[in-house]
Amino acid sequence: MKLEIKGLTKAYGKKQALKGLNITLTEGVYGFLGPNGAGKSTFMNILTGNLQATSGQILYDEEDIVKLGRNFRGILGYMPQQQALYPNFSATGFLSYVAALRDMKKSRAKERIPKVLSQVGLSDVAEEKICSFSGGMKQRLLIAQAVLDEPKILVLDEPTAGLDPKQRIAIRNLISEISAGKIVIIATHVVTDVESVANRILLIREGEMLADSTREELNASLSGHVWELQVPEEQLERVVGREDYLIGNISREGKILFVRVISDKEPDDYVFMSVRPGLEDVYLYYFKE
Ligand SMILES: Nc1ncnc2c1ncn2[C@@H]1O[C@H](COP(=O)(O)OP(=O)(O)OP(=O)(O)O)[C@@H](O)[C@H]1O
Repeated sequence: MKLEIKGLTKAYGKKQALKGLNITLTEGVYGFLGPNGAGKSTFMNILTGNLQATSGQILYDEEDIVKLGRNFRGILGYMPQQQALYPNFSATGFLSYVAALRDMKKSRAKERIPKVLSQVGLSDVAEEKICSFSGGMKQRLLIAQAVLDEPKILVLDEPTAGLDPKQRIAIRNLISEISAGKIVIIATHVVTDVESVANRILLIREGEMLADSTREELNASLSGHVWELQVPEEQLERVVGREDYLIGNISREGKILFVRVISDKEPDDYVFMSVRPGLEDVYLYYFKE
C-alpha cells in the first residue's frame, strides 16, 4: 500500500497555500506538524476529496485518487476537527447514520457498530445520547465513525483538541491500537500529539515541507544546541531579548530562573548545561514560535 503526493499545490486566489508537496507514505503513523495556516487542512481537504488541487496529484497504489473517486473514499476514514455530532442521537444511532451515508450494507453495519464502540471504550454508553458525553467521549466517537468501515487510510485532524492531559493520553493510545496495517495521518500543531505515536514527523510551514524524519533524527539534529541557563531574575529580560537565543520553557526556583535556550553557539552567560533536545525544541527551532 502506497500513497504518493506529487508536486501538490493549491492556490486560493493569490494565496499559495501549498507550494509543491512531495511525500511518499506507506503503512505507518505520520505526524503532520505545523503552526496555524501551514496548509494542513488544505492538504487534508484535497486528500478527502473536498477540495481540488491547483496542480500535482495524489496516487494510491499508482492510481490518481481523483480518478478513483468513490473507490478511494471507500478506503478512507476521516476524523474532522469540529465535533460534527448530533446531540440527540445515541452513539449507536449516530454510527448507523454514518453507515447509511457511507452506503454500508445493513448487516455489515450491525456487525461493525458494536465492534468499533468496544474498540473505543464506549460500549457501556452505546444507547446514551451524545449530549451527555464528555469531550473525550465525543472524540472517541469521532474516531469510531472514522474506523467504522475499516479504512486503509485514516486521517485525523487535531484528534486531541480541547481534551485534558489524561484524555489526550487515552486518545493517543487508542490511535496506536487502531493503526495496525493502515496509513494514519495526524495533522496537528500539538507536539505531544505526534511525539509518541508517529513513526515519521513531517514539519510543514507556509505550504512547504521543512523536514520529513523520525523523531529521533529530528531530536538528534539539534544535539549540542539546547541549553539550560540559570539566570538571576533581574537579568531575565536581557537574556530573553538576545537575538541569538531562541527561548523555550522558563521555570523559577526562588530568585533564579531556569531558562531553556536553543542557540547555535555555546552560551556565554550564566551557569549553563547542555540538555537533551526534545521535539518541542525542534518545533521552536523550525517555526521560531
Ligand atoms: N478558502 C480560503 N480562501 C483563502 N485563503 C485560504 C482559504 N483556506 C485557507 N486559506 C489560507 O491558506 C493557508 C493555509 O490554510 P490551512 O487552513 O490549510 O492551514 P492549517 O495548517 O490547516 O491551519 P489551521 O491549523 O489553522 O487550520 C492559510 O494562510 C489560510 O489563510
